[in-house]
Amino acid sequence: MPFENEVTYVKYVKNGKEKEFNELYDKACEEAKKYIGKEYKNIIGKEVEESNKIKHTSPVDGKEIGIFQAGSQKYVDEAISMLKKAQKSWFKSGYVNRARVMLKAADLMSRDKFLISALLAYENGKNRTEAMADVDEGIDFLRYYALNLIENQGFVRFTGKGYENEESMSYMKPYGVFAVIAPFNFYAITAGMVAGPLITGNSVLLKPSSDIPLTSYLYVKTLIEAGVPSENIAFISGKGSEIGPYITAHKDISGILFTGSRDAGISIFKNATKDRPKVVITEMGGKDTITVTSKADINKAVNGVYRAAFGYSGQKCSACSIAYVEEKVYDQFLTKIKETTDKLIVGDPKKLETYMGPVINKEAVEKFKKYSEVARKDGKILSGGNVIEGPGNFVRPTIVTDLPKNSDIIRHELFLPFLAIVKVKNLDEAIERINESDYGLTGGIFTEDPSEIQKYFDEVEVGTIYANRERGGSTGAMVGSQPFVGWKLSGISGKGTGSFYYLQQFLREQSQTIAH
Ligand SMILES: NC(=O)c1ccc[n+]([C@@H]2O[C@H](COP(=O)([O-])OP(=O)(O)OC[C@H]3O[C@@H](n4cnc5c(N)ncnc54)[C@H](O)[C@@H]3O)[C@@H](O)[C@H]2O)c1
Ligand SMILES: N[C@@H](CCC=O)C(=O)O
Repeated sequence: MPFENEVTYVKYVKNGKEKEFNELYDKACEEAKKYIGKEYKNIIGKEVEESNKIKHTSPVDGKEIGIFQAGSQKYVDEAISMLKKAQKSWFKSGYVNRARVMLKAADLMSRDKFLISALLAYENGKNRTEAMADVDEGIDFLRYYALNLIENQGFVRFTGKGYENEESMSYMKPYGVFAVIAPFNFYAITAGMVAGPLITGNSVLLKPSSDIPLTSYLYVKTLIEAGVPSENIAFISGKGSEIGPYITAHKDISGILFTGSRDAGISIFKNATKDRPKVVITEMGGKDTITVTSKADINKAVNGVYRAAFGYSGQKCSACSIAYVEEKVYDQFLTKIKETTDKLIVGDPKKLETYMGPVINKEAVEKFKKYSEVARKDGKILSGGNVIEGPGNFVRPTIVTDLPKNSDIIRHELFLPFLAIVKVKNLDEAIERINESDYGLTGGIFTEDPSEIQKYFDEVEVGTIYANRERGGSTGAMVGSQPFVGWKLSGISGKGTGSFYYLQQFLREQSQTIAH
């Protein structure tokens, strides 16, 4: 079975069925209401209730989505003990079985994809096409990892005879129990992060982001429905800063897979390894750039930059937050991108016309206000810079120019719909500035000159790079064909999600020899 990306929306459009896509989505938004306003328990073989609760509200209108549990040390201990006990039998059920279960889970997610997309509008404010692409990516991760495991025969190899009377094998085995700590911005990231360690035979404790606990909860239910034994997967919601350190330092957690901000990643790395070494994989933030040279097709570049900067309100680790534009085309680029950005529609992500939904929470709105002030002080606002008053967390997509090199807007990840445009003399200067950054996650270049593309690819210290990608100049990696990986402070592993190297990170090699 060859791997194929789900790409739902594109397939509907290709088959002339865009109207049907929209009808199914609208129907799913109604169905999603059935899930709103309930209390959801933690899952550790059984459903458990904690005395402390978390109220989960929507970024769209501030209304309550549901009540979740604030996980306690007592139930974390119980969960880890259960996961540890059951881990070996899950591994021994065999790689074919584990892959089959994951493929079944992917099919169940595909069955429910309109509902999950609709729930994402309520939970993290994604518009319909972005939400569907997110769910598609989750499905893709499960299928890709299942096929990768099969293709590699569970990562077991005969390694031959060191001496005539010996037979040896390399046997890749799981570490034990992985804690997965996930960010708010992609359902797919939660799905893929759980799937990797799980399919390779580890048990997994998922601590979801407190901003998307509902779709994470439903994902765990789906895995169990597909055949993952309920003793091998636990769902413990709770505030990262409160229950997180207890989980990551736990002696029976053998590996941690984290995706999120740089500060949390670094603190988790230190905390997890303070008493003993552990596998700690921290995928962190980005300060992603797109370079536009004088040889670029400017219309293509404008589309590639605004989509990468403002898609999902700039809340992608891959979002373009700085455009380096060569001086010869700078003014032309500014005029065109301003014209496009001024027209972008911000509003309820469930509405068909909406391009940009809300930012995730009130703190993000406050951060937006703070950086709009910095933008006014340090540079010039070309578009946006204002909050849209209302019950939801809506802000205008914002472009800033004329910023000095040391401005906070240039140096820090904002994770907001904020784009800085910087004039550079030439490609060399752009590359120099890109490589000065602490981060190295994604990047793009627009130029019609192949030698410039080659130079950029050869010289930038960035993990995931694109040239002339109008659909998103630095965003939107496809599972299987574009492994998604960060360098430097963007990520520690140097192995991409959706890559053929990914699964081996959750396995340790055992060298087995029998002498006759
Ligand atoms: N490199 C990548 O592939 C990638 C992908 C997506 C997002 N990100 C990054 O994620 C960030 C946005 O996501 P976020 O706001 O959810 O990130 P975040 O760091 O605030 O939270 C991520 C997760 O860590 C938990 N957490 C926070 N502090 C913790 C601690 N001390 N111990 C244990 N757990 C803790 C949170 O509860 C959450 O589940 C951005 O910086 C973005 O660039 C990176
Ligand atoms: N994989 C996504 C980004 C995930 C980070 O937030 C992309 O390629 O745009």
